[in-house]
Amino acid sequence: MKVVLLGYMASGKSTVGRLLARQLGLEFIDLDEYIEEHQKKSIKNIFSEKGEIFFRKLEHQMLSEVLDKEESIVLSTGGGTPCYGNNMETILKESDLSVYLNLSIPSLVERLSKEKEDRPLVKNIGEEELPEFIGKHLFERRPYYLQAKHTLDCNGIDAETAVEQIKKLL
Ligand SMILES: Nc1ncnc2c1ncn2[C@@H]1O[C@H](COP(=O)(O)OP(=O)(O)OP(=O)(O)O)[C@@H](O)[C@H]1O
Ligand SMILES: O=C(O)C1=C[C@@H](O)[C@@H](O)[C@H](O)C1
Ligand SMILES: [Mg+2]
Repeated sequence: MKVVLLGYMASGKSTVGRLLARQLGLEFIDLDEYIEEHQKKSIKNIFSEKGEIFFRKLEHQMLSEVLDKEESIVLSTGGGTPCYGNNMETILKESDLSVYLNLSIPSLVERLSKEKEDRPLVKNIGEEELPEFIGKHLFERRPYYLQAKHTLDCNGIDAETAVEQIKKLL
């Protein structure tokens, strides 16, 4: 059994994924953490020292590696994972369930304005520019996210409720 969570930065993939895996008794893999362990470096430092293209190639390679495993897993992807190369195709082919955690722009702005520091793509975006940046970025990315088998509306629900909803899809 392979469950894959996807969605924009700060939509809750890591939080919900960890909780879901614990409740299902499955191994949890967070693709960002997996990459950090492989490189022995934070995502922030990978971006600043090696650049985004290096990161995207590594992300592509690590995604295939993780989905190739025999074991049942819950995989939380990075915010950009489905949007590069044939990653979304791989996710659809290799997973039993894929869920897009959908959150409104205002909610994403609220969460990201508090947690920009470790997220290189938004780190240098000012408070005023954040809604416009996220709006445009989501416009580009949503077509990929929407290819997931299911879309879960995460507005106004806590992580525990999101987990309950995903369990119903299994
Ligand atoms: N359902 C929820 N309700 C309220 N806050 C939440 C919920 N899910 C997650 N959060 C909070 O939102 C923030 C971002 O969550 P998280 O790190 O899980 O997002 P992510 O999708 O993994 O982001 P990234 O793509 O950058 O890795 C955290 O502070 C987390 O505690
Ligand atoms: O949305 C993105 O492109 C990213 C999201 C994070 O999960 C990390 O994978 C990284 O910061 C890039
Ligand atoms: Mg995460």
